[in-house]
Amino acid sequence: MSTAVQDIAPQQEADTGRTERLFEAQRGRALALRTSSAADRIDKIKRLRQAMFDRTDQIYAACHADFAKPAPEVDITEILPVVMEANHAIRHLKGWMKPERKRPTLLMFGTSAEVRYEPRGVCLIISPWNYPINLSLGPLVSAIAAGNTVILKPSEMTPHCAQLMAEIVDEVFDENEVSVVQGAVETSQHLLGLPFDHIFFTGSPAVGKIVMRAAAEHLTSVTLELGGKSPVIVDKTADLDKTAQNLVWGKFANNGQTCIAPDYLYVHADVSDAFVEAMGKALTRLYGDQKAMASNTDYCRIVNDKHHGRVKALIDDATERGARVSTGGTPANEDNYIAPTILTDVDAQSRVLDEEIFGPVLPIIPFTDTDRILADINAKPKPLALYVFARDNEFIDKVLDNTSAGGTCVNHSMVQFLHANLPFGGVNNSGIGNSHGHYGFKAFSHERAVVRERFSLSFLFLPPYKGFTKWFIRFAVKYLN
Ligand SMILES: NC(=O)c1ccc[n+]([C@@H]2O[C@H](COP(=O)([O-])OP(=O)(O)OC[C@H]3O[C@@H](n4cnc5c(N)ncnc54)[C@H](O)[C@@H]3O)[C@@H](O)[C@H]2O)c1
Repeated sequence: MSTAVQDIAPQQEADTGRTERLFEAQRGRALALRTSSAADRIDKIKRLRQAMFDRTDQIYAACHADFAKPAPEVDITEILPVVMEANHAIRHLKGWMKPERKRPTLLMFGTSAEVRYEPRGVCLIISPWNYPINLSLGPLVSAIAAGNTVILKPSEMTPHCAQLMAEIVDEVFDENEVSVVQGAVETSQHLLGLPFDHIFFTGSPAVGKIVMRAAAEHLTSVTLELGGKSPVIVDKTADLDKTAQNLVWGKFANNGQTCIAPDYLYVHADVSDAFVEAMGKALTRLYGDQKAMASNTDYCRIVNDKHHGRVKALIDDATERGARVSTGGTPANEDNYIAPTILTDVDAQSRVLDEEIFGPVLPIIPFTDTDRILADINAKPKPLALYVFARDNEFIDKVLDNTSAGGTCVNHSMVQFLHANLPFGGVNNSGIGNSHGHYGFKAFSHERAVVRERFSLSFLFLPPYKGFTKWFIRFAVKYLN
């Protein structure tokens, strides 16, 4: 076994010949896997889970080498979600795989019917850098549970994690069943040219569109787990200290580089000063004072120079337009550090209110008119997450009834990702389709409708269309449906 901490050279593009050979070999294997048993699939998932346990230290090291992610955060947000996904599938797979019997409608009287969950075939998983292990191996569990073969293309921006996953997959699977293909945009585009049976993509809406266009060429089905700007609404009835604590964790874990991170926040004007103060206190409680934060190993880093520069430019743009830095706002030149930053008095034209922030910056906007902020939210593309903090249930219902989002947490943030019985996915610009648990299994399965003829009345519809037949067809149109 190699160690994950050694320096890894910038990602090379994959050998296209090898990729095509793998794809062809997986096609053959996918046919054989159509009848694989639950026990077979569970065995593979258990081996993957065990490999993660065996290499936990290497996972910590790889995540640290890629973006200084603290080990406990790796446990909660990289390892735990995959282990949960695996355990949930192991527990429920037999039930999920069972054909679902369907009662006949009146018209279909005399038939029996079922939905069979068949593997889609050869699947492509393309993953992002921000939760490199979780968002690669989590969908992989669902794909295996559903009986598919998989080519996994991790992000080139977290090369230590990509290399480690290649080693894990190589150790656990036959490459004709699951393999990792490493590379950057060119590799991804080459893979997208192949006629996969399903593509599961996690990344930005911009690249999601490229993936969907490529999939259209082969009419390949897609699951798109995308991003965008996830709003937060804090009502005047909210418990401000608890709200601040939950938001500081949701916003600044992983350095704000989370698809469902709170992106911008509306707080009722009556409590806005008290809330900003509560946020400052919660930050100090979780990460120490401004000086301590910079060396606090519980606080992760921006993934690379390019993104560091991008987030810094967002802060600069906002402050040049008059925003006040309530806390933070101090990007360091080295180490890709940016202190947790809270901005107030933000001009509506600021880039920070337009682009997905994907970093440790939270603009806070006071409001008095709920209808106005709901209209503002609805004027933007539908978000992946929307968070509402309030004690007033009528307020909460008003927000839920009058907005759309992939998912919502009431009085918390981010934890919707950890609920194995809920679908995880976006809506329109923030995604298409779902992942996690049973929903993940279904994303990687084709729901095949099967009707078996027994003694149906369909012979009564046959021509010649006269007399009783004509009368019966009219009768069926009116009453047998
Ligand atoms: N919905 C979710 O579950 C979820 C989870 C994490 C991140 N995200 C989103 O992902 C984005 C951040 O991740 P990212 O920067 O790695 O995303 P990205 O879209 O830049 O890259 C994702 C993957 O696509 C590949 N890729 C990049 N450009 C490509 C191109 N032109 N053609 C083909 N493939 C290409 C990359 O190599 C990478 O593997 C954010 O928008 C975030 O909200 C969504």
